[in-house]
Amino acid sequence: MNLRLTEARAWQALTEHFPEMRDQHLRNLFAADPERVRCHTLEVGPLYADFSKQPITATTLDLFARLADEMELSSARKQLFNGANINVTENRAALHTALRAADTDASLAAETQSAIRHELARMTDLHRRLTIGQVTGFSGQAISHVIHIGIGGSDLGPRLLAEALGTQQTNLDIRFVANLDPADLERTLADCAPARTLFIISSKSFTTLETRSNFDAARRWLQAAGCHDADLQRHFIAATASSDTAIAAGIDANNIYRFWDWVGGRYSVWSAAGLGAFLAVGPASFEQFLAGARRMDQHFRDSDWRHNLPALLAFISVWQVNFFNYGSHAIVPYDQRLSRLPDYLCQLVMESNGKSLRQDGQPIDWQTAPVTWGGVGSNAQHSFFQALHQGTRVVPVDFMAPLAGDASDTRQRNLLLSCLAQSRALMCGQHHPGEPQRDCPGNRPSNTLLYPQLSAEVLGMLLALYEHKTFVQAQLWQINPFDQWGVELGKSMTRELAQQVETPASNTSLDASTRSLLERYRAATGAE
Ligand SMILES: O=P(O)(O)OC[C@H]1O[C@](O)(CO)[C@@H](O)[C@@H]1O
Repeated sequence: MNLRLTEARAWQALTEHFPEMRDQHLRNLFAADPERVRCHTLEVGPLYADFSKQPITATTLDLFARLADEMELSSARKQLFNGANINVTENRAALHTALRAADTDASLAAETQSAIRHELARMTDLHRRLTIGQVTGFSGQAISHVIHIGIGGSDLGPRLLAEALGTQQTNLDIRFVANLDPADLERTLADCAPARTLFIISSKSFTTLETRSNFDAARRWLQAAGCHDADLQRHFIAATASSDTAIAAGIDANNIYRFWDWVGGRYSVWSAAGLGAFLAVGPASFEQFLAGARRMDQHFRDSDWRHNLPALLAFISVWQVNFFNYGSHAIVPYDQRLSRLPDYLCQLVMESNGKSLRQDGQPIDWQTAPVTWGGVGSNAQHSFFQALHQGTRVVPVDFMAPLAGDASDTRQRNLLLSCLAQSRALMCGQHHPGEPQRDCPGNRPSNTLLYPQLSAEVLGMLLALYEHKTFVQAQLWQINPFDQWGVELGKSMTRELAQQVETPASNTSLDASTRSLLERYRAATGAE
């Protein structure tokens, strides 16, 4: 579309509306409107969202809904679900919603649906065989340890899912390795028996340096333990969209679990890319996880913008980023099982929306992805919360917490109360006459998401909620959330440096800083 975001009529109306909202304390918004909570909360299944502690009124959200219409958000949403090639720079669809769609979804091609079902059935069968000890290693003993090797989207989502829900009775010990640093794999394998260890190499491209290096190291570890080359294939499974590359790398074709190029890396936890997590939570929980996401998909697809949770959270975020100029966003789950969520959302938000070109290649002159970070409450209260309360930068927060738990355990109750107290303290602040060091200004915005308990369904809903929020933001900012070209530069420069190490004479094209750092490396390792 030719219309630039800042030229939209609704954007201009928001610009006029902004000073009125900027100059009010959040406390006053509550004082002025007894209906505020009713009007600024939304329930979607088991998920309850309170966004009343935001510098918004009904007018703000109405204007954003108008903006969404002007920016043709409905048609973008339709294209997302229909599998149009909306990832324009890579000329492919972003059809992660198909991975959790109902069998009856008429908008999807029958072959797509049956391919998805087929891989899920194979994953289920692998789970069954592993559980009954039918999968054996080079000595004939049953597999007891599964190491999921992947990075980025092939790690963060699966790791989050496994850590959040991987409590099922299982005879398998499932672990995750991502880092190129040998310490990661070495420590993970320290107490594993090679003959009983299976590796899942999860990589969409099957070319990622970190994953391939750990794959090679795992092979060496097995060989050093007496595994003959002929038996190596028994210890490796690939989850990939590049079967040929996996086969060329030595994976048995029967051990390849497929996903497709229309599944973006950071949107791939719903596919075979999440195989390690699938084995950890079991097929039934995974099905519930998909069902939760499906529920959020339906809500996103069917609700008007004013009652559409992903859209509302996106509107609020755009309001914070582009009008209030807040550059960062903290994710604070008061739920130990969601301790990996900040890392997961860091990739989802920043790799998707950390862009500065419009979809048509034109530069933009508005801010995009806020720096997204966070930590689990209540630990976070004792690390970064001081800055949230009294620092010079305002950092909007998303809180989340379970409502139910063991009623006789006061720790559970105090956890929830701590969460509510923090969002209240950020909003209300407090003045201490004569003790300015204790003054907290308040007026610091947050959303609160509550749910009964962290079930597989709730987790699926939460992740799909943030996926769609990210998508709506991208449409308003007019960027493509589904590519990540910026990541490529660092990768190619690593390759360039590797060459420089091997042939030092040709390093003259390097900048002086990198050259001198490389020289120190050579001196330290004797690579000269
Ligand atoms: O699954 P692959 O192909 O190994 O890629 C891993 C990750 O690398 C990236 O391409 C860049 O970080 C991510 O988008 C992706 O999730």
